[in-house]
Amino acid sequence: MNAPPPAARLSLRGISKRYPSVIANDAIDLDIAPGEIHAVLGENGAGKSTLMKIIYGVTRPDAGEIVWEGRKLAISSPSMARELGIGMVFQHFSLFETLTVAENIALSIDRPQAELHDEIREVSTRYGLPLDPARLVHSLSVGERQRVEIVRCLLQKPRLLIMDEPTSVLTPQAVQQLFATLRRLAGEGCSILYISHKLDEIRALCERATVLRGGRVSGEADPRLESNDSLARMMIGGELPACTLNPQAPGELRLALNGLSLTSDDPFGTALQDVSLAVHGGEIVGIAGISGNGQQELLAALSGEKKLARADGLSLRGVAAGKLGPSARRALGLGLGFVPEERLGRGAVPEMSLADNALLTGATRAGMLKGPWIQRSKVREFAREVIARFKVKAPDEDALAQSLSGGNLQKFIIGREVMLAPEVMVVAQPTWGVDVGAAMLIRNALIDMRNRGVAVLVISEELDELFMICDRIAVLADGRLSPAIATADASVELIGRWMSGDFSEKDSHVPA
Ligand SMILES: Nc1ncnc2c1ncn2[C@@H]1O[C@H](COP(=O)(O)OP(=O)(O)OP(=O)(O)O)[C@@H](O)[C@H]1O
Repeated sequence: MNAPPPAARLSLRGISKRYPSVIANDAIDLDIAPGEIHAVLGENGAGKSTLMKIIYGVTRPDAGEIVWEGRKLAISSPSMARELGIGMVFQHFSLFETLTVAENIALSIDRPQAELHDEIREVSTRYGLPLDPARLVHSLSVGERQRVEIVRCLLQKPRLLIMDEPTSVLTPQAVQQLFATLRRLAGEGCSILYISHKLDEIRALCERATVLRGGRVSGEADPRLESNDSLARMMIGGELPACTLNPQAPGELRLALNGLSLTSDDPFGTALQDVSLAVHGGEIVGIAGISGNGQQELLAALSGEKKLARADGLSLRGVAAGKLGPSARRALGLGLGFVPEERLGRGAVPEMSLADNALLTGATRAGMLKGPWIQRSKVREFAREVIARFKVKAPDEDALAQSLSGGNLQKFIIGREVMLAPEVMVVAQPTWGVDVGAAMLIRNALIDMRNRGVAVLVISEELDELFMICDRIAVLADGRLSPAIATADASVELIGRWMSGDFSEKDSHVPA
């Protein structure tokens, strides 16, 4: 006799949620069985986070039914969700830097510290997520911080774990480790809802996928039987745009780092050692490498947030700019466009409208000022153009930044810098958090800038991306920069070896 199919752990029926300008979820049905790893995918703004927040009790649906383990109920708060056995790991961590791992976990789990220490050790070892409960959070890498969040969930023995883009900040090794943990959890019967824009990962990890488009379910699939292209088609309802980099001769030197050495302000940061690099107009140079190898320090030096000991450590269009801060660089009109890694907080102010956010970095350019006066109409027009060109899903330029979905705000911030038409553009992790279609749009915008003669420097952890858009690639490993070689001469294997810090190979035929 065949065993009956397992009853759904969670069933959603007709879940709807309307915001003033958009129906974020429109009659969504979704079932997830015990032990199932289920992907939720869709374009930026398709309604994924809204749906997860409804399941976790952060947001109340306007209509629809939630059936949890056979019981129809309303999940009115995250604490109720946790009591039911639902855990959620958010994209943005909510840990206190000055507290230890155990103290942070104790904030949401009511248990004596000593007991908690033992339990954290036990659970983290069992699931292959090693953690020292006594470590202060500020000394942890991003991957370790995420472990804290996961272990915090695991201590509550969840029967459904929701993960919202968990791998955007993880190294490839950490991703493999996370997947092993998730498979093990699923093997023990825990259901997992997994949101990601990384189609390869979805195909490797998940056995079912629900695709959302414009707030509705547009399809279901077994991602293991699909290709990246077919999944992308289900998401965007058409073909994925391609991008091509036609060869062109580089122009004049625009950005130069000359033997830059720099200590880190962060006690756990990485000092830069003798970094030299030249970026010319009309080329895209990529810096590969895993975050934590000096990327933050390099970005701080490029933006002017960290001033250099020597003015000529960094030059922009021939001007020694190492001792200038960000506003001095702007005032001198050095033509630097800059997109930081931490876009929320540094790149945009959530409580302000998109128009006001455009004004933040655009004030002195794009004709937004007339003498000391802000030209409101110009600001709004500029913000409208960014929204249109970068297909930002927002009702209009008055929308508050915080009302946008994560990926749409990313598109707006990158679009704003691109449209300010800089002569040198530095962008970190250009496609973090954006969907596959938007990623191609952003890559094409960067290629378009390069074709128009802009010097573009891209810092990215995604090798595929760098191979797609860069004329030359260098690797930042442990604070040292490899030579920048022509992408045509680079291979994934070589770049991988360079990431370990050994730049000896192939050095000989590479121009200094
Ligand atoms: N608090 C809010 N106020 C107004 N609109 C909102 C709010 N939260 C979400 N929305 C809107 O609901 C829609 C769905 O957003 P949601 O965050 O669920 O998308 P998503 O699929 O998770 O996108 P992403 O991949 O970019 O994270 C978007 O159009 C968004 O602007």
